[in-house]
This record gives sequence, structure tokens and C-alpha cells, in this order.
Amino acid sequence: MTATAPASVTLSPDAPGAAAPALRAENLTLGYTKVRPVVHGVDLAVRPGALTVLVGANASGKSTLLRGLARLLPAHAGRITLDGNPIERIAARQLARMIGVLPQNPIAPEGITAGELVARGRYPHQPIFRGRSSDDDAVVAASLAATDAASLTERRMDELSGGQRQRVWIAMALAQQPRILLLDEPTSALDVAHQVEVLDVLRAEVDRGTTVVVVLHDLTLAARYADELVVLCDGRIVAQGAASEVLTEATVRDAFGIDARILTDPDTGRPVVLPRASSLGSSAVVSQERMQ
Ligand SMILES: Nc1ncnc2c1ncn2[C@@H]1O[C@H](COP(=O)(O)OP(=O)(O)OP(=O)(O)O)[C@@H](O)[C@H]1O
Repeated sequence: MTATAPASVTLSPDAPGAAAPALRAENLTLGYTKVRPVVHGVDLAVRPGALTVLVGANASGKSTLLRGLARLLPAHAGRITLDGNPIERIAARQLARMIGVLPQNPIAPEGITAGELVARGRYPHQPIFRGRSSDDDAVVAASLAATDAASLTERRMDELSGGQRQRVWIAMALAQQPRILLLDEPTSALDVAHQVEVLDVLRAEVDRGTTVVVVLHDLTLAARYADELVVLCDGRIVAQGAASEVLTEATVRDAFGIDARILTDPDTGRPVVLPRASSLGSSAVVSQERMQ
């Protein structure tokens, strides 16, 4: 990727209701130093208007790939495009209306309240020198309600529990109303009821036409919600497709170093992963840890 951005490009309409733009990674190599790439030559055409779940063992490169897709990390090689346009050529403000990203461990400004934080999600939609409109306030309130965080509006972020904080951050991402939402382990701190609630909210976003890419560790929840499941191992995509095709015992063993029984949920037909015995010691997972 070139360091300096040439003239910015104009994309298709980014109003809610417009088709989500096509996000694509081609031969993408990413890393934090030039000498040790973390993501190696990945090709990924994110399905517009679908829910894609990225899974993989610790350090397999999920967050790095997500950061690359969000333009938070420059590519060492290859490229990322939105509707065919190189992502680095898109103006920052327009990109913020197109792509919303929730990193794994976001840091809130000191003393900020939950309501103030979620309102920041509206910045890309606000004309310069104009404050919040009543529409913005309505979106903020609806986003907080969607993640069961309305009662936290006046509370300071640094006084909330980990799960409460996470729900507020998800509300902020929703309030941004991007066409593509990238979320890194948004349910990691949530109790099971809130995990399902948040994933239902993401499903509803997809039903409205938003493209969602989410990193999850719970393979059964991933299988239940994914339209497309992508398995990463050592910075490469090793399986991709419908959960019922991708989540085989062999894939789970190779990618996660675990012997698991794969059952089928009789209600949904989706796979249910029952971990049995860890086979760490000879697995790909250990080879990753040795690379640290
Ligand atoms: N800021 C950074 N600087 C240097 N190396 C990093 C940085 N962030 C991640 N890495 C390294 O990149 C590799 C992939 O990390 P990444 O966070 O993408 O994995 P992950 O699949 O998201 O893992 P997890 O499931 O543990 O969150 C790891 O070896 C990690 O140590």
C-alpha cells in the first residue's frame, strides 16, 4: 500500500437502505514489522449484507485482519477495496460512514459518560460546526436500548462493569450506522443472555442490509449466527463457507488443537461443537505460540 493517499474517490450512496459496498481483501499481507508478517496473502471477499464470523485460535491473526480491513493497519502487500476502490483513496469522513469498527480493547476518554461516548458515533454524520440534532439523539437512545444499556446513559464509563462497558461500546458502533460493521470479540465480557442479545441485534442489522464481520471465540454461537464462517490459522484462511460445511472435526482439530464432537442442533440444523480433549502439544496452535 502506498503511504500517501491520492485524490479521494466517491463511492455509491452511503445512506441507510443503500446496498452495502463490497469489501474485499486481495493477496493481503499484514504485520507490525516488515520482517514478520502476521496475515499472509489473504484473499477475502466479504459477502455484502451478510454476517461473516471470523474464528481461529489465539494469535491466529483475527484482530490483525480486522484492523487491516478497517484501514487501521497498512498493508505490507496486496490491497483492500470497497466497491473496487482502493481503501486508502477514500476520504476519512466518508470511510467512517461506510465502515464502523469496534476494536478488542477500546479505551474511553477519562470521565466520559456512556451517553456521551455513544453520541461520538454520530460524528461522521454531523456537518462541521453543527451540533447534535434530535435525529442524532434518537439514534443514540435507540442504540443504547438495543444493547440493553439505556439505564447506563448517565453513568461514567470508568464506573461500569466490563460487560456493561462492552455493551456501551457496541451501542456506539451501532450509532455510527455504517454500511459495514467490523467487531472484534464484542461478546467476550458478556453473560450468555447478553451474548445472544447482542448477536440478535447484529442479525437484525444484517437483515436491514448492513454487512457485519465479527470475531468470536464460541464456535457454537459462531455457527448459529454466521452466514459465512471464516477460519484463520497462522494468519491464513484455512476454511470458509457455511458453518455446517466448515466446522468439521478435522478443521477444529487442525485450527484449534482440540478434539471435538460436532453435533447438529435439531432446531436450526447448525453445528454444535462439543470440545472433548485438548490436543495442544502437537497442534498448529502451539506452533503459533512458538512464533511469539
Ligand atoms: N500491536 C502489536 N504489535 C506487535 N505484534 C502484535 C500486535 N498485535 C498483535 N501482534 C501479534 O500478531 C499476532 C496475531 O495477533 P492477533 O491479535 O491478530 O491475533 P488474534 O487471532 O486476534 O488473537 P486472540 O484470539 O488472542 O485475540 C500475534 O503473534 C501477536 O503477538
